[in-house]
Amino acid sequence: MKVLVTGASGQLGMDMVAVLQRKGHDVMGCNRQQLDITNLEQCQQVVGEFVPTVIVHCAAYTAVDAAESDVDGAYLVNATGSRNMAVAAEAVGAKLIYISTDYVFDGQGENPYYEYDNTNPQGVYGKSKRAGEQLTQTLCSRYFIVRTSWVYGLHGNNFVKTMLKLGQEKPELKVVHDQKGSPTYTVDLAEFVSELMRTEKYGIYHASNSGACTWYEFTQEIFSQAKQVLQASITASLEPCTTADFPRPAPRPANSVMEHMSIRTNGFQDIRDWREGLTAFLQEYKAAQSDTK
Ligand SMILES: NC(=O)C1=CN([C@@H]2O[C@H](COP(=O)(O)OP(=O)(O)OC[C@H]3O[C@@H](n4cnc5c(N)ncnc54)[C@H](O)[C@@H]3O)[C@@H](O)[C@H]2O)C=CC1
Repeated sequence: MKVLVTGASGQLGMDMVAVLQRKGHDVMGCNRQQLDITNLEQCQQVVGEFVPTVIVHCAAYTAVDAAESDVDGAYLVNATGSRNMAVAAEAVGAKLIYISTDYVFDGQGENPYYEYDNTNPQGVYGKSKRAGEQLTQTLCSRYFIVRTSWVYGLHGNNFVKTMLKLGQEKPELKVVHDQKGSPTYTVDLAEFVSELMRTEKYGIYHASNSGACTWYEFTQEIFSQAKQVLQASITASLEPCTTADFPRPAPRPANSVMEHMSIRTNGFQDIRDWREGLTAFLQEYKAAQSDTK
């Protein structure tokens, strides 16, 4: 298949391109210089020339805290930019996979969120991503909305890499224990997207690694696996703390666990448990470290 990936130099975009290429697809990965999604004419031109069967739209304004004081900037990329991709996709009849977020929910509920539950984003980032979802749904007939959460991979900065570093440097670490969600390994998400895009099973999907934990529990597991897989010398002792201990400009959902109902009801294999995803990531991380030595 001919697949165009936006945001191809981002954390998810890089692994999306790699996984799709490995599966034999003809992939055009576009970074911001090659395709600025806020420029409608450029979107139409690039998509019109390549004529992809599928567009995997990973580009986004992802600076959650900065978005609170840069409302226009966040909406320009996440809403208007996504509108542009939807218009360009529709013009060539391409399927559009819009990568979205758990931040479309307020996180106040006790239970995991279903795909068709009411959204209620609290911060600018979540609101702008929800606007991107709505524009995608309105303007593109062949759409998949894929909401994911707590993403990490080999490329770029993320929670796992930060904890690996701090765990080996600090004597003690406080980590939030009152926010729960599902960590997601980029490669596992890309594998799922590669299955989804072959089908015409359009709609909204929640796609993270299976299972859930708090950030504190996630860190416990990172440290435990890092000792085994990386033979890392973890010096930090861990202490649970609350969200209130680390005030941030943007609100975080306390519960961002999502049901994978669409995955189940459409006959897809569920994405493996988050602990198994973490092991696979650490093995990839270890291999990448020994390559650079
Ligand atoms: N990182 C996370 O924990 C989560 C991410 N997501 C979503 O996953 C997707 C991928 O996120 P990441 O790879 O983690 O983020 P990232 O910040 O690493 O990558 C986003 C990419 O978009 C590009 N971009 C920004 N403005 C652009 C523009 N005007 N034109 C073209 N490209 C532009 C950036 O250059 C960057 O390479 C995003 O849609 C994000 O909202 C959803 C839930 C959690």
